[in-house]
Amino acid sequence: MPTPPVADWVQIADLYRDPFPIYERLRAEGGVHWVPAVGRYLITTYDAVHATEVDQQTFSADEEGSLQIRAMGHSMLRRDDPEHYLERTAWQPTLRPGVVKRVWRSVFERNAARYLDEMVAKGPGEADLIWDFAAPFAAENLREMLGFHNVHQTDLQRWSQTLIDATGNYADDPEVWAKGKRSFDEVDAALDEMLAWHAKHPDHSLISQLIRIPDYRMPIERIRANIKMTIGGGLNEPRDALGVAAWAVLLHPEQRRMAEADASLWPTVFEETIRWISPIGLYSRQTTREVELAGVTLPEGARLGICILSANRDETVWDRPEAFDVRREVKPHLAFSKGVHVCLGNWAARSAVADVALPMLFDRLRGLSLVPERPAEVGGWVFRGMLSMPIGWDAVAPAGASVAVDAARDAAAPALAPRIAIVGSGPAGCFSAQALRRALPAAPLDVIDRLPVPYGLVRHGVAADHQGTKAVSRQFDRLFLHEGVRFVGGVQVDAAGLARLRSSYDAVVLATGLSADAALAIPGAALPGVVGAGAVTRLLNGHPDEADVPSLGRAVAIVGHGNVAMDVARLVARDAADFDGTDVDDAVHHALASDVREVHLVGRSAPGAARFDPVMVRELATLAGVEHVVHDVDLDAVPEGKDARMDAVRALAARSAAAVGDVRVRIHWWFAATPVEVLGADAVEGLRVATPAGERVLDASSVVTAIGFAAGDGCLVEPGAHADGRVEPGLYVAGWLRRGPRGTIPDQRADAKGLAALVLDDLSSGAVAIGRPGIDAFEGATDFDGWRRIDAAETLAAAPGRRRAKLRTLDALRAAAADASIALPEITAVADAGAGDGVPVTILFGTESGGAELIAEDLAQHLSARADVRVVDLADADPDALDASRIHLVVCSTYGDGEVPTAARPFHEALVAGVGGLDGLRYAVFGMGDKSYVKTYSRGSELVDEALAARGATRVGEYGRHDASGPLDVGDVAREWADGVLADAVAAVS
Ligand SMILES: Cc1cc2nc3c(=O)[nH]c(=O)nc-3n(C[C@H](O)[C@H](O)[C@H](O)COP(=O)(O)O)c2cc1C
Repeated sequence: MPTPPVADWVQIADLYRDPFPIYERLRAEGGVHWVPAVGRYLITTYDAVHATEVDQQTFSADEEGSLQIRAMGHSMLRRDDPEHYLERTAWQPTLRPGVVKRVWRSVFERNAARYLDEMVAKGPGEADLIWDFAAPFAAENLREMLGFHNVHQTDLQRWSQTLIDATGNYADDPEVWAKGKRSFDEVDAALDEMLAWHAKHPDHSLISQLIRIPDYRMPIERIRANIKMTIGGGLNEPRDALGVAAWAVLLHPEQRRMAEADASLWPTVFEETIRWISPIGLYSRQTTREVELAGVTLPEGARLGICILSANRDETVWDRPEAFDVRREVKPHLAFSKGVHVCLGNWAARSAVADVALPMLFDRLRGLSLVPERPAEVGGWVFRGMLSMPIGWDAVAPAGASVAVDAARDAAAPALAPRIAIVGSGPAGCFSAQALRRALPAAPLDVIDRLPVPYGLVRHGVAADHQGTKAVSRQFDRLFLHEGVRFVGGVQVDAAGLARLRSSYDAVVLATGLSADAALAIPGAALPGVVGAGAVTRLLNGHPDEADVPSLGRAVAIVGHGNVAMDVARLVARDAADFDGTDVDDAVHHALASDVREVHLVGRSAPGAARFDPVMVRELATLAGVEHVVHDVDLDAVPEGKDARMDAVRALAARSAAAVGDVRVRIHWWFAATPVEVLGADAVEGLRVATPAGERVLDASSVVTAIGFAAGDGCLVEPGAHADGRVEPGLYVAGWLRRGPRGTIPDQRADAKGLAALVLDDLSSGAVAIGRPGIDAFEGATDFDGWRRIDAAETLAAAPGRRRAKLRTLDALRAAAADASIALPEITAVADAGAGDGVPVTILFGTESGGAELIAEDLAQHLSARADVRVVDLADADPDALDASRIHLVVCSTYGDGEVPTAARPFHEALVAGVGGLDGLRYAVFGMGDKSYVKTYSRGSELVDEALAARGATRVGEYGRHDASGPLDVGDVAREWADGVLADAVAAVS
């Protein structure tokens, strides 16, 4: 491997002024350079930076001769585990998300109101947003969180700046050292005084917390160093994030209007801000051995500058990375770092800036603007932020209304009552209706579907044996039953229909999805016997379009390794007797799959890169009578626990003959295999595939293609052509039509918020006029009561052990919808059915930094009206004392390299050590993780799941997951998951 190239053209002054063009060139030239002006190797690409963050053994934080150690003492930021971990856990309790929410948020609100008033007193044109608001606000918050009751926020500002200056004193300026030393001594003196005070007057602050830790007394010099590090790093991050966010929003009026109209977008503004200009731009690491990184060799002991500002603008990760755009697809940025040093203050910064300061600022200062004659200045590369930001405003709204931005928005919104038609009642259509209802409470909304039944893929796409996922429809029921949204069923909208809707409604949202199976482009793909996975799931779900039921014959080859392929394999291989609690169409299942003995699952990627969710694979591994054969994979290539997908594949192969029982169906797994030709004269006789071991012919009587979805006949717009959701003012797209065939049901909820903001934006800017009449009566349409009759008829007709018997033809659906003799179920019963009434629930949480605990508490509150709920930390739980009369909801994060959180390890170990004893115990799992840990995403929760299952407990409902680096609110996802699980559990026993 070559040594890194030298970038002698890079100068510090240029980096300070504008590092981005320099970083762009460095990334283009490979991403690892020796930069003489800095005396370090600069690491600039996303992948290389990420690789350093997750490997502390090689890329040590404990840098020799570190200036930071000289300036502040040896803090946890310059230590590796286990020492780092010990100190980190001492800091953690004060900064946990639950504590931020319960304790600090009100402090942030008080401080924001105070410094906003002080800034306002300076007057428009005189005030500087950074120095009159952001800096004192951040400093006062930090002072209170630390518990420095003996100093002023200006002391914190001075200490922070001088300690940071000393940390970056590469020029060895004696004056900088002297100022730093003065602050060093001042902090120590103030700290000594406060340590004594807090011993007698404990409160929620960090200093109080440090004195209270039961089993660990941190040596005083470590407390001192870490407090200084917290002062150095904890102030400028929120200050600069707030300043840059305000600047970015003022420079982008359209995005500003969106956030002002919908306060729930401020967190997105915050995340995009710190991706766009990361406040902490660079930190150091040192290699502990010679190592290859991004195609070059770094020597042992190499000093590295990890360029976060650069990684977050990597063009291989983000489109137009230089643009500030809150509507962009969310990808995991590195502004808070990843790995063991992930910013402890991230919850506090998010809350202070995104939940409190930004909404308050824009809500109270009406007409907030930059001052053209005194332009704002931005600078820095180690830390980057606003150097100054003079502002003006037109008027000041009274304090008190300030935090209630939703109320302010709602107060403005009733004036706007556009008529809106949403075409498509699947998840994208219904979530859009939900978001529009919230943003525009007075707007009449019509949701139109070509079928007399609502909910699209929830009814006809989600697998029949995954009823928990289908439970999301219950929240959609509420829209139609209680929130005045009209369901217009049985109306097909073609191009002429769309023109009519456009002239009758002020805004039209197309959410019709992608209904066709993407075609396999190989010879023979048109032979009878080649069917799409979408068609198979529609068939098994009783879709009226699918009249002919083919038999898949004795051997079926499924092309694709995504979750849809896993669904098809499971549905086909599952024994007919094993569908209790589902609404599968038994006759169709029999005709389709009863002859199947061999299934070939053919995917192009290796196991570690396959698209399936490992939990789906593990579910396949539990099917009775199904044997798995994994071909041509070296199962020992990756050690256990390092790659969740590989572990899942290994579990398939390791299944014992006793666990399988009498083999009814054999599933063959083919990885790194590309289909070449479907063989056969008049019908499918085989599938020729290219594998690393050469070409093979798989015996197949049918082929199911599960390689994605495409636009069906009559699609009204080109899918994916309108990425921001707007075709033109007044015409919008949502769901797969907007984003292409990617994203799950919860993703649609996040999209819908953006869509509602876009519509609101067009209405308030006048781009869309209000006043069209809508359409009162659609010819031949059915309504929501019609669906309720269909629902009642289907439920009544259900065979024993089945939830419903779906009506399969349009005529039958229409007849049931119009059948006045069918009594409508009680409205409340429909709205809240299956809410889990009466089933006692224990929520077990396993957490490292408090997120899972917060969600456990949120869930307890959410469920408290319907069930007796207890919340238990896995750290305090005994697996052998779990009460089988209660459902256990396990909410668990992942830590380390795909491990269970530290405090939950004894529980996990005790589970693994025991044998049996948990039969009859029902549990569900919600895994909290971060998808940027590609190989071990949410693995901690899976380990607990596997250990519970191995002891005989039964998992119920869907496997829930939340990706911390994704766009979805964890509370929303968790509540939806819990509702689904409980609905499932109740239905299963009733
Ligand atoms: C040091 C560290 C390691 C992590 N490792 C993983 C991992 O291997 N897989 C994963 O999905 N998430 C990983 N995460 C992300 C966390 O699981 C995620 O942020 C979660 O929301 C934290 O929840 P908690 O606050 O309850 O611990 C890691 C986080 C940290 C700080």
